[in-house]
Amino acid sequence: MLKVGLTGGIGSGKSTVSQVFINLGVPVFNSDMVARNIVNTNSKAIKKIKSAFGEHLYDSGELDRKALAAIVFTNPDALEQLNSIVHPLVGESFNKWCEKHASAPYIIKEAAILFESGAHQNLDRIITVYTKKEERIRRIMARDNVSAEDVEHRMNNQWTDETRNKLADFIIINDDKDKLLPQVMELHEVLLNIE
Ligand SMILES: CC(C)(COP(=O)(O)OP(=O)(O)OC[C@H]1O[C@@H](n2cnc3c(N)ncnc32)[C@H](O)[C@@H]1O)[C@@H](O)C(=O)NCCC(=O)NCCS
Ligand SMILES: Nc1ncnc2c1ncn2[C@@H]1O[C@H](COP(=O)(O)OP(=O)(O)OP(=O)(O)O)[C@@H](O)[C@H]1O
Repeated sequence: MLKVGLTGGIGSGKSTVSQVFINLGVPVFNSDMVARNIVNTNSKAIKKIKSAFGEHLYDSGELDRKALAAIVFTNPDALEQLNSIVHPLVGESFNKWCEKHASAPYIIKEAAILFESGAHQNLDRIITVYTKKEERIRRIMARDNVSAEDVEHRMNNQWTDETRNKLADFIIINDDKDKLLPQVMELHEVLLNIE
């Protein structure tokens, strides 16, 4: 089974592109969603997060994501520590998920930080979604009601578009929603025909 990575910086349109693949019947593993589940349900992860960043983060019974984001996205060491707690568990979950979808012609793993985390090494092809930085900031400010500074802090912890575009096998340009469908359809045919 061919394993394809789908990446792109914050707000590039990964989830929007994933939805098109899902509509085409392709199984998509959403790393952000799985990570979100892990930090609220995996007792080992919760214990480590509490001990690294403070018990108070779980005062409401669920992780205070805003408070943890404020800590890690302005402190690379703290982010590395969080990544080292969450990423191995996301990797395990992905491997199990792949077994369930072994009969699919190909599957997609969607992750914002596919290259940064090294996860691309276990994948056969990588797609990156490219949207200009200024436009990504505008989209996330509108979607999440956050400041440009908040978005930039996350961008500072991600590789640049230039690097992602250089390393990827395929680039989807997402400057116009109407142009996404034809690009994804074309790529779908290519991926179905890879031996
Ligand atoms: C710090 C947390 C709690 C903040 O939660 P929040 O709801 O605000 O953001 P969310 O998880 O929805 O992520 C939104 C976007 O932020 C960026 N982002 C998230 N985690 C990271 C990271 N470790 N490094 C760089 N960018 C990141 C991505 O572009 C992502 O799409 C959360 O992002 C987290 O637990 N991150 C660590 C786990 C991780 O790396 N998840 C992402 C893929 S596995
Ligand atoms: N071509 C487009 N034109 C206008 N808005 C778009 C376009 N593509 C995506 N959007 C919007 O931009 C926002 C970000 O898109 P999306 O959630 O797909 O990005 P993402 O890369 O998955 O983001 P994140 O990194 O935060 O998970 C969404 O509100 C989405 O509806």
